[in-house]
Amino acid sequence: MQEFPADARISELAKKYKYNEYMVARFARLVPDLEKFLESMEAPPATYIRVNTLKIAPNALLKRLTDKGFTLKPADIPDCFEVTGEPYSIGASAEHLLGYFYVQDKSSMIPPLALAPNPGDTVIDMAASPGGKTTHIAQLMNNEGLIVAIEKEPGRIPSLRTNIGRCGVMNTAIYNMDALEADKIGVKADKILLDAPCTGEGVIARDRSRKTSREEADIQFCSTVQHELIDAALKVLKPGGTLVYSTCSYAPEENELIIDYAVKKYGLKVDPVPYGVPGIEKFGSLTFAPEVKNARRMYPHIHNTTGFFVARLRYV
Ligand SMILES: C[S@@+](CC[C@H](N)C(=O)[O-])C[C@H]1O[C@@H](n2cnc3c(N)ncnc32)[C@H](O)[C@@H]1O
Repeated sequence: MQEFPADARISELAKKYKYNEYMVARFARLVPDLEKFLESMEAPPATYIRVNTLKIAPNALLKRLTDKGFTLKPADIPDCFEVTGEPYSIGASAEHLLGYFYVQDKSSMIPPLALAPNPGDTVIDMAASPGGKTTHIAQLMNNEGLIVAIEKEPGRIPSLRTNIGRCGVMNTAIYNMDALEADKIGVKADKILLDAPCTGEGVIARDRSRKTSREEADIQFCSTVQHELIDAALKVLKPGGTLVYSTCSYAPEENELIIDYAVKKYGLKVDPVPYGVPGIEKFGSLTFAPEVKNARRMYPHIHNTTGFFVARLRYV
């Protein structure tokens, strides 16, 4: 866990935007244009929807929602619209209930796109609930092949099940278990998504309590679990397979350090992802393998979405 001193400017910004000082001191060393970044998180994040192409074509959904008074703007990724005006909450529309779309951050749609599953693949989603990415993967697979969706928390299984049902997903088996034991299922995967549990710094704009509710020790705790989940994933990934790792955290200990570990321990290759800005190469005393910069970061003030990290790894 890298710690940095807070100088007068950091203390002033932490006070102004009501953050724990350590967070701002760390952001100052990794985020471009710090004050714009902090300012951007004072406004609610943009709302995006992903069209569920298992049920409806994008133009047909656009017409239905526009007829009801919603205004939508195509986003710069497939099957995604930004909601720019809503007469009432779009999540309360009949189209949402019918599973025609999923309300989801744009950044959260990048990991399934980076995974690029094929219809006949076997995919393991190691941390699945509430199912935003599971349902996206199912639509990219045209409801074919097999998705093993693992979720550890019993209390988070109902929302996963509801979203899978609402979206008409038919190719997914839910396992309420610890993904650290994924090898006990007896399935080897062509592709794995590890959307890891993390400190969630990237969603501060939606949940302001995260400015002060997380301690430095939480980053260390998450980083340890994330290392263990990478080991668990490598036990069930077929040779030649693809592992996409993602978090909604900015902390390099939860991101580049994990990819660096996967590269050095397992010889995984890091493919470039065509979204976001490159992963960082250095953080305090940490220096990462050169290919780690092929991972991508997303920032609210640059990409108009919540903060995210994604890396596409190949098991050669
Ligand atoms: C970042 S959220 C996943 C979000 C989900 N991928 C989506 O797109 O909707 C992480 C999830 O992992 C679950 N989780 C945490 N540790 C786990 C473990 N060891 N095995 C399986 N699931 C775990 C958490 O309960 C949480 O639901």
